[in-house]
Amino acid sequence: MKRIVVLISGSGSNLQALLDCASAGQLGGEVVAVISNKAEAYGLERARLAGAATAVVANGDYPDREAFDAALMDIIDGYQPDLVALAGFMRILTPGFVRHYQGRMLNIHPSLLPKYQGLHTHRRAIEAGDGEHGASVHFVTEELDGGPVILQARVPIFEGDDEAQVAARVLVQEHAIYPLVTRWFCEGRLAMQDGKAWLDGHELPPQGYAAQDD
Ligand SMILES: Nc1nc2c(c(=O)[nH]1)N[C@@H](CN(C=O)c1ccc(C(=O)N[C@@H](CCC(=O)O)C(=O)O)cc1)CN2
Ligand SMILES: NCC(=O)N[C@@H]1O[C@H](COP(=O)([O-])[O-])[C@@H](O)[C@H]1O
Repeated sequence: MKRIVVLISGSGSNLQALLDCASAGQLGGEVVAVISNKAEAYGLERARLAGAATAVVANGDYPDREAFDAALMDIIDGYQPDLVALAGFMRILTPGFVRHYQGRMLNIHPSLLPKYQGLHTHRRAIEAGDGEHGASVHFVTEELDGGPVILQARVPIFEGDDEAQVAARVLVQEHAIYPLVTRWFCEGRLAMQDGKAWLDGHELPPQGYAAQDD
């Protein structure tokens, strides 16, 4: 059974999707620990209810990014993870941290990468007048939200949508694609090599696979 450590900063609904998939025996791994940089993150309660270990490593307790990342790495490695899953984790990670976990660290990002790397993706898509938006699961690299994309899911943006409506529509898709990609990794089907994502020995296209509607 693969060991998964999940990093969060907030509500943890993507964490919950992973936990639910694991408890149904469908993830191919177990969430052994959930670590947050925010003590008030509700995702920590979700973890406790699911029986996972929890820890808080608050970035405000450290003088700089490197010290925070070193402390975070130390806690993570104590759980001996096969996979580190960022799930609404809101800190930019240093090159040293990323190199340590490269190839075994995933992120769920609320946009159709490479569009809208960074924050406030839904607002930016609405303001740009985009007709569609979505979510991407990618390997984490030093380049912020620039790692090879594995799987994307698309949603429409309707006239008059506000940020909350778009975010909710995207979140539904996030909860579907993140457990799927995590399972692919736990099953040994997914790898990162030469800066590309590979599934079942095949190089994925730049924007990964497109999730199909039900
Ligand atoms: N080196 C990398 N670090 C992180 C990546 C990555 O691909 N490479 N993915 C992000 C996740 N993320 C979007 O998906 C993201 C998280 C945080 C930020 C950001 O600007 N954070 C600010 C603080 C913001 C806040 O506290 O609200 C910061 O760290 O100064 C952008 C994108 C995770 N890290
Ligand atoms: N750049 C990172 C980022 O914006 N991540 C986004 O934060 C939300 C976390 O929700 P959750 O805590 O309920 O999973 C999710 O929409 C996730 O894609």
